[in-house]
Amino acid sequence: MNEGITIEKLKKPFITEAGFRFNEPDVAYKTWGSLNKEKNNVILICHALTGHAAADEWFPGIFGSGRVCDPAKNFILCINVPGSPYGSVGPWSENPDSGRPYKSSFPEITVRDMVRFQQQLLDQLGITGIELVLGGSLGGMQALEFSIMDDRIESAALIAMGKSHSPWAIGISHAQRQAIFTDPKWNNGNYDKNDGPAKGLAAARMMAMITYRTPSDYEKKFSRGLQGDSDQFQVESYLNYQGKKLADRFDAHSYITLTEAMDSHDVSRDRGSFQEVLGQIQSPVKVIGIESDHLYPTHEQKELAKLLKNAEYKEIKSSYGHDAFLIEFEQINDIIKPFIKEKQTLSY
Ligand SMILES: N[C@@H](CCO)C(=O)O
Repeated sequence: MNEGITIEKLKKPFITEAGFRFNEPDVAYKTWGSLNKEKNNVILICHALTGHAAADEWFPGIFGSGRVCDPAKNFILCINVPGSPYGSVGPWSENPDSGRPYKSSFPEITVRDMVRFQQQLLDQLGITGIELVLGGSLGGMQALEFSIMDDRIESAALIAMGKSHSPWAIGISHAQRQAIFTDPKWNNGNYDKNDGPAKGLAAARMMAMITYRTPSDYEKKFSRGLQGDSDQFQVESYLNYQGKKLADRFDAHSYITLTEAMDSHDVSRDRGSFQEVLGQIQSPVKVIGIESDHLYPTHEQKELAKLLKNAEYKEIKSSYGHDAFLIEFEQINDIIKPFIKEKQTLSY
């Protein structure tokens, strides 16, 4: 995962919406291709909850010749969000005031903070234009906020999310956070980095994995089959495996910070009505739903596309559910690629 990742400091202080100040925080990012002279051939990929800057690892099918992200044509960039455990400033970064990790004192981060953090790096790199910003789930929320907050954005592809985080999605996040808090090793956030609430984090991931998939996907994969010679259902073994896998690579503080950031998502907050806010976006947008998504059902993307002035709704046909944005690459390319061409025809 660390291969090709750059970690540098933001040269200006990063101040969150709530007023917390980070002086020169670390920012981790990865790039592919070359920046043109005008510094405007940029495709910006925004990552989801447990993602990281190495987008070629979790979005592999959209990279390459003839695909959305062709490094021979574009300068492609993915920036790790603050609060994540993957290189940008996060709960385990050193608090310069105490010389110790922030842990529970790491501040609230909103989706808008994630955008402003990335804007500071884009400014530092001298980026003048962003041909396309795209992302799924939390990545889509950032891409939508980018379309509102950054006039460098020329087009956007928003996958599997909506205009705000629904009570359904907030409820699911809340239940997951409770699983972490209930693990005695959470200890009010005072745990050692290598001895955290792994069981709580794994349980949170298991709940999440159910919302990322569908009954028919599980039926097809596992049926009521038992795991080997054991009396455990295959689906139980699968969820145990997925839970442990996340607990081994992620962190409970980050999980809480980033799920709360997702809950903050509401483009109308302190701005006016959804109609007013979304009606102001001039750039063309593809809003992409997944027909089997139970977490962010397609009515959310259809509604978003209607509220935007210059948007088209497209649907990924898949039985995988929400995680189809990490699986159905051919359809994602088919939907977004012609859009890039249309846009290029318009701009050049
Ligand atoms: N599966 C994705 C979250 C889906 O929104 C992740 O682990 O980041």
